[in-house]
Amino acid sequence: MSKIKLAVIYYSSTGTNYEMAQAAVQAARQAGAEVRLLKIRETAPQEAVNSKPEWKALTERTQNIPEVTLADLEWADAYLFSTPTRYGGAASQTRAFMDSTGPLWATGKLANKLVSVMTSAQNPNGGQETTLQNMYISLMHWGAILVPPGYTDQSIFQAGGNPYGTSVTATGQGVDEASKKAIEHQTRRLLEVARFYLSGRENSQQVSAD
Ligand SMILES: Cc1cc2nc3c(=O)[nH]c(=O)nc-3n(C[C@H](O)[C@H](O)[C@H](O)COP(=O)(O)O)c2cc1C
Repeated sequence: MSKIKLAVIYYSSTGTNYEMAQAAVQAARQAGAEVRLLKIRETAPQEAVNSKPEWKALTERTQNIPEVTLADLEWADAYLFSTPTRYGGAASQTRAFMDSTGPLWATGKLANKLVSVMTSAQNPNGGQETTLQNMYISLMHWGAILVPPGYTDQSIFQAGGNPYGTSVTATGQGVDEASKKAIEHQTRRLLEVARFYLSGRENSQQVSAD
């Protein structure tokens, strides 16, 4: 079977989700996947970005990371999203990207992708679960195959126990080690389920061609 193609797609303004995405990329490459790290386009005005030093610095630091396109979504077998929680939902930049996928959705090209979602929020109970659930609802409209972590590994309990997806408490001090372990598990699980699905699909296509 060929390598699983994984798109790790994130939005971040102060670095938490960028770091979460990087941890996922590393785990996915170690697991043998072909990986693209992709950022969601900034929609905030430049004055807003410049007004917050961490935001401006991250924009500069990540300027070479490609912005996600519809072609990336078509290319990948699996997507891992990472988005900040804002007022209990995904950041508007993430929502704007989701809203731009209509042309691909209309041609059925978003169906049967394997998908998992992560988030961060300032507070331990700041709306992470609603963000993840809202993202999964939109992804169901794509016909995605949802791969939440559930309670499939000890690392999930140690990182706060959210079965919908890794949820980091954004402290401004970086992503804690327990969350990194949960991200690694979530990534490996997504790839494992993708492999089950894609090899089964390949086999059934082979049988029907025989
Ligand atoms: C407009 C706005 C709304 C936010 N709403 C919430 C919230 O409802 N709950 C919470 O815990 N944190 C909230 N936060 C904090 C963000 O979740 C936090 O900045 C984010 O997780 C950091 O991710 P990043 O470093 O990748 O940008 C909000 C931040 C902003 C700017």
